[in-house]
Amino acid sequence: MTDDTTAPYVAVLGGGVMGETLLSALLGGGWTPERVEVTESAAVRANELASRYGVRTGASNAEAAARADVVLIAVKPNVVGSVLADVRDRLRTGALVVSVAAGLPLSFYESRLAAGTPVVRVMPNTPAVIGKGASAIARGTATEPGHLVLVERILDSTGLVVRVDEKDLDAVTAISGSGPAYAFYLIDAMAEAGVLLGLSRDLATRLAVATVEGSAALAAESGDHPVVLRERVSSPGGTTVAAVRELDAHGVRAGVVAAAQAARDRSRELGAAYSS
Ligand SMILES: NC(=O)C1=CN([C@@H]2O[C@H](COP(=O)(O)OP(=O)(O)OC[C@H]3O[C@@H](n4cnc5c(N)ncnc54)[C@H](O)[C@@H]3O)[C@@H](O)[C@H]2O)C=CC1
Ligand SMILES: O=C(O)[C@@H]1CCC=N1
Repeated sequence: MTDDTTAPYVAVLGGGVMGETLLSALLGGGWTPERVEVTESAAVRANELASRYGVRTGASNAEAAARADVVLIAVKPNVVGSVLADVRDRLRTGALVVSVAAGLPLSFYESRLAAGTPVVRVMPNTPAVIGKGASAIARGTATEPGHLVLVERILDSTGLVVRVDEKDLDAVTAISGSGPAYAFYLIDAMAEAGVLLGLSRDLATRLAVATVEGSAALAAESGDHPVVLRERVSSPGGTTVAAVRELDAHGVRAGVVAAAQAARDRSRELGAAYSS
């Protein structure tokens, strides 16, 4: 928990899905609404965030950056360049720049900001909004250990936070950044299957959600290998081995691997496309 009066002032630039997630993480981690502001180019969305969280949302990127100890960039990768142009001459000496944008390398930021600006990349995910997220952070060339500690403090209420080298961030994006979508895809498919088998949609969805939630919790709490946990469900000659044989026959495992590779490749593409 952060002491309100000493909390660094944070400007979140971009109030979309991830900007709101980070905002709620900050407020959940002890920041008061007076120590956080959000810039958001869509006026309706800016007003929505202001009324929901009681934070200031009307300033320009440059104005917000000028009073911030931490500038947290949460716009789409194709907009990051223009946001950096907005803020580069307004950043306070020593201000930390943190970005959640997929793909864009630290060198993209460092080459566009004053020499020596500390930059940290974060790859969070949406379950952060309920404190069940998984985030990886990677440091830039001018960051001190204290900067990583500060980012960890900002992310404290979001769930798991791990430090990685930047070279691993495309893979992290493919597994935990995009990963919630794979889990929701599975939940949706299980619920749909339940409806096909005659359950009501409401019941099928509740069973699917509880099953995925419970399985993830069991894997986390037991520490057992997923294969061991799967074997424990699989009675000899029973229903589960019949089901898993179909998953294999339909290439579900290969599909997950291909999906992650595609996400990794897309992360690289985004970085290359907007770095030029
Ligand atoms: N959604 C997710 O699960 C994750 C997203 N990210 C990253 O977070 C970033 C934002 O993604 P989302 O929140 O999903 O997108 P989003 O489209 O929901 O949010 C972006 C927001 O930025 C606003 N915006 C656009 N131009 C602006 C400007 N010049 N100044 C201020 N605000 C501006 C938009 O109106 C929008 O509300 C991306 O770079 C993405 O790679 C990273 C991890 C997970
Ligand atoms: O889809 C995206 O590009 C972002 C990055 C990871 C999750 N969402």
